[in-house]
Amino acid sequence: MSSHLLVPIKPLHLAKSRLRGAVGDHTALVAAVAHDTVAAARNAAGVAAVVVITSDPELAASFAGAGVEVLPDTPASGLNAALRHGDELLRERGVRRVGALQADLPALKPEALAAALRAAGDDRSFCPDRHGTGTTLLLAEPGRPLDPRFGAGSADAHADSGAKALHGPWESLRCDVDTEGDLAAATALGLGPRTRSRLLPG
Ligand SMILES: Nc1nc2c(ncn2[C@@H]2O[C@H](COP(=O)(O)OP(=O)(O)OP(=O)(O)O)[C@@H](O)[C@H]2O)c(=O)[nH]1
Ligand SMILES: C=C(OP(=O)(O)O)C(=O)O
Repeated sequence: MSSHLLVPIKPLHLAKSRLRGAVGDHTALVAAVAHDTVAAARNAAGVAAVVVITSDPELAASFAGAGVEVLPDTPASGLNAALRHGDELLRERGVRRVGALQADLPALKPEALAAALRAAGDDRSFCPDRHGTGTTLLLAEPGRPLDPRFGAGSADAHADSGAKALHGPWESLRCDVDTEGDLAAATALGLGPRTRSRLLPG
C-alpha cells in the first residue's frame, strides 16, 4: 500500500543549529537539504504524496512553488505535535497509510526509500539513522495513528512502541545530517543537486 509521507521542518533560522559555521549560508544549506530530500521522496515508488509541515514562510512558498502540499505547524509546539496534527488531517481525508520522513537526508536515493517501504510491508516500521540512535523514517500501520516518538533515543522509543526496525542496503535513507561529520558521510554517498551546489560550488 502506498504511503503519504509527512516531512516536518523547523523555521530555517532555528534548524540544524550544529551546522552553523559549516557553510557560509546556513539557512540556504538547510533549505537545499530539505528540497533534495523531498524531491527524492516524491520520486520513490510506494510514495503517494509528500506533505511538508512548516511554519517558515520562505520554505512554505518554495515548496508550494514546487507543487508540494504544505501544512502549517500546530499552536502546540514541537516535532511530535506537528506530526500528530498532520497525521490527523491526512487520516480525516481518508489517507490509509501515513509516515514521517526526516527532512535532512541530502543523499537520499528514491530506490533506497522504495526498498525500505517494500521491506516494511504493512507493518508499523522505522528506519534507524546511521548512528543507530535516531529515526529517519517512521511508518504507521494502515488505518492506525502514526504515534511519533521522535527526539533523543527515538530508535529505541519507536522499537518500544512496537515498530519493526528496517535494516537493509539503504545507507542514503539512514544518512541524516546534524553535524559536519554527517555531511561528509552524505557527500561520500552522493549529494542531491541543490545540496551539492551549496557545498561544492563549481
Ligand atoms: N514543523 C516542525 N518541524 C520540526 C519541529 N521541531 C523539529 N522539527 C524538524 O524535525 C527534524 C528533527 O528536528 P531536531 O532534531 O529537533 O532539530 P534539527 O534542526 O534537526 O537539529 P538541531 O538544531 O541540531 O537540534 C528536523 O527536520 C526539524 O526541522 C517543529 O516544532 N515543527
Ligand atoms: C529528532 C530526531 O532527529 P535528529 O537526528 O535531527 O535529532 C530523531 O532522530 O528522532
